[in-house]
Amino acid sequence: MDKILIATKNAGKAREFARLFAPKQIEVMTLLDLEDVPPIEENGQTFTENALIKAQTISNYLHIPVLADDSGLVVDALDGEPGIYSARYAGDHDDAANNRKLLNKLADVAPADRTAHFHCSIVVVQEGKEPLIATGDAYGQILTAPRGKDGFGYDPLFYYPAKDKTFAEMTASEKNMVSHRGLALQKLLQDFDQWWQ
Ligand SMILES: O=c1nc[nH]c2c1ncn2[C@H]1C[C@H](O)[C@@H](COP(=O)(O)OP(=O)(O)OP(=O)(O)O)O1
Ligand SMILES: [Mg+2]
Repeated sequence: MDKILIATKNAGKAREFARLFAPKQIEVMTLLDLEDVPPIEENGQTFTENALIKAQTISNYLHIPVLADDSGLVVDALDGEPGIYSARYAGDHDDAANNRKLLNKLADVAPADRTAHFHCSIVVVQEGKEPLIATGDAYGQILTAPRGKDGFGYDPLFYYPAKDKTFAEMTASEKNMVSHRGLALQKLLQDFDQWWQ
């Protein structure tokens, strides 16, 4: 196999997956490369349910194997918000508005209580097969102001203590080594070859 379709419209995820699959000589295509894409309703109750909805919607339409990622930021002081609603927390896919809302909600929360983690559920589906599912989590803290220019989404607010950097201050490969997405994909790939046969 030399190509995989990823059921995402998120250019940040697409870049990360392209880099993650490059060593395996697998080319990544996404919904950004397709003309007609059926609507995807992310109405699941969990990250994994939503990833399955995305992958199955596209796999049923194109009849090819499809990978999907559903991910988000889980903030302890906010009882797990924004969680599965991370992309539509303030404005629909408006990263700046989502980040502002997060900072406002945490305005009175002390640094020690600003713990959070990113979660990622990745699934691969193919008609006639049980889906392959893997998850990853990255633990850190929410800063009081953004730092760094790289990455996407909540990256500038997510401080990763072990590297003393926000995700937006890391290079793409540094982030992939420790991120929820990188970890989930590493796990998925351990079982992938056997599943694929
Ligand atoms: O590494 C990350 N660094 C920063 N932010 C992140 C990350 N990973 C997920 N996030 C945030 C972005 C978005 O607000 C939400 C994902 O929502 P999610 O529905 O999975 O993705 P999406 O709608 O952007 O694209 P799509 O559904 O087409 O894959 O969590
Ligand atoms: Mg989405």
